[in-house]
Amino acid sequence: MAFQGSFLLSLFLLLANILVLIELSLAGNVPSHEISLPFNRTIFPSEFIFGASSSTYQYEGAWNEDGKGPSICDTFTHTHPEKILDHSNGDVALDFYHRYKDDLKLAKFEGLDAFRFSISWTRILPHGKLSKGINQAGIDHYNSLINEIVALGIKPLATLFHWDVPQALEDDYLGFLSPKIVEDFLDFVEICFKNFGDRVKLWSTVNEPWIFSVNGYDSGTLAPGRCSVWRNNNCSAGNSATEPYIVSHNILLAHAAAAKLYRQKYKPTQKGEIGIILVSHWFEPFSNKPEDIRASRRALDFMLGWLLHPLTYGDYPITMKGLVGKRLPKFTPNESELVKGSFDFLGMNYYTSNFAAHTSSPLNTANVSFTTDNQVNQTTSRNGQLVGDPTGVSIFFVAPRGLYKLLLYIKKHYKNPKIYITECGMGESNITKVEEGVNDIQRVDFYKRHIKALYRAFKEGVNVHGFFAWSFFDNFEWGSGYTQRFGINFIDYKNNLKRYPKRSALWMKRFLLK
Ligand SMILES: N=C(CCCS[C@@H]1CC(=O)N(Cc2ccccc2)C1=O)N[C@@H]1O[C@H](CO[C@@H]2OC[C@@H](O)[C@H](O)[C@H]2O)[C@@H](O)[C@H](O)[C@H]1O
Repeated sequence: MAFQGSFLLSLFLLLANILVLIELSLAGNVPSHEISLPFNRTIFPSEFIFGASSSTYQYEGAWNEDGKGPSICDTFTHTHPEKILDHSNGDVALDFYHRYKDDLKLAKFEGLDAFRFSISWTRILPHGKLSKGINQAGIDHYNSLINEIVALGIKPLATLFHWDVPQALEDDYLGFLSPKIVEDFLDFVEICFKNFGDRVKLWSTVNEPWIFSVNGYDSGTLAPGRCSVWRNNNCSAGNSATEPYIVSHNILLAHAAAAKLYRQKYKPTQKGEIGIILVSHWFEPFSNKPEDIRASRRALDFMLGWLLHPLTYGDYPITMKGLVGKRLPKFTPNESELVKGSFDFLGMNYYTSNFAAHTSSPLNTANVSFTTDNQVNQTTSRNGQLVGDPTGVSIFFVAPRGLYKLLLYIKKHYKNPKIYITECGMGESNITKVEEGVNDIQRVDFYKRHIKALYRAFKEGVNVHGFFAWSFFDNFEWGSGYTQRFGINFIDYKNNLKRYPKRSALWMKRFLLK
């Protein structure tokens, strides 16, 4: 019986391993000989870090507590509730400002190596400017947060700007529309380097300039909500044809100045790394027609290259210069040198892929905007075939192969920079019941498939060093408010913001066992 038992057990284990091997090779498009069994973190180098990401406005709440000044996110949600699907805001959000100690214990329980958060500019400088005074309570808060993270043996990754411009600077000189912001941003980041740099060794200056510039200044769907009148998006002012380019240009200058300050004055003693976080879809040509193949490359130039080309080569992509013309700001020789190479690592956020087909710019030259400049029609289906499995967020489809191809593309065209995947995740919509929300089977599949795709890129020489889920918790999802859930942990908005691990968090915990 014992023999028979052990024989059956061995047979079962053999079959189980074969099944896992088949699943791995099919789901992640990874040749089976490349994946060692079992599929867990040990297939990556031991220094590879796995984490989860958050941001101040989407998590903290306490929007006006302890001396914090208003940001444009506060103003935008208070004055334009109609631009948020459920008319909500981040006044309370997840109350992370008060609950972070217990929340970080959950992160530790779930085995995270690192935790990404952002620092509120107006908690530190309520009026945006150093000359208007430092709020010590803000410094105290982030010292306490960072101490909790480090005490738990978790690495902090701090983002300095996740779209929350001080309202006072928006009032004074229209925020990132003015180069004046570079000096004020420098004052803010230096306070952070000085006070937190002994424990924070991973700094990202800006989260997703693309989203902030396009949604804030072309469509007007994100703070500060500027756009052209013809956009009919209830914008009080703006120019969708010029302002996105001015804002991204000033963001690059502010980022580069901050990187230079850190590298010259703080890095020698603090030994940390500074980077910037970009987002991009992967774009597949809609057809094999040369014009669509060129369109897929243009789409990447307008979403990734807009930022990464100056960061790598000191100037905008040639395709953008040709199509945008005089509306695209120019780098002076000094600015070009300042921006080129101004990062120790690149944070890459990946959510989905699109198909790209050529389309000519609108003949009506009055309705020119960033979005039409690239002459690309982006779709999520081609001849009836979806770009990936649908999710609860209508514009996002599960497309792990796109992550793999995007990383190979960056390796080939942008000098194989050191990369952390700083956001990757999927959302569901309109889930309110806890028992439904925690049973996130598709998110488990999403993370398995994307981590396998990441592994394949890593095995092919992509210089990737970490992976952060978006997001640790369900949170305030900008224009979608609290109707979309991206967390690996559930928030019960109807019961005192109670936290519940989802299946995906428990899968992550198992995957991260060393
Ligand atoms: N999603 C992105 C960029 C994806 C660009 S794809 C597409 C383009 C676009 O304008 N939007 C809407 C949007 C608007 C604002 C923020 C993010 C996304 C897209 O989702 N960024 C990260 O995504 C996370 C998830 O964003 C959600 O994506 C789906 C949207 O429906 C939802 O409003 C947004 O919060 C954010 O919470 C993080 O703060 C942000 O760093």
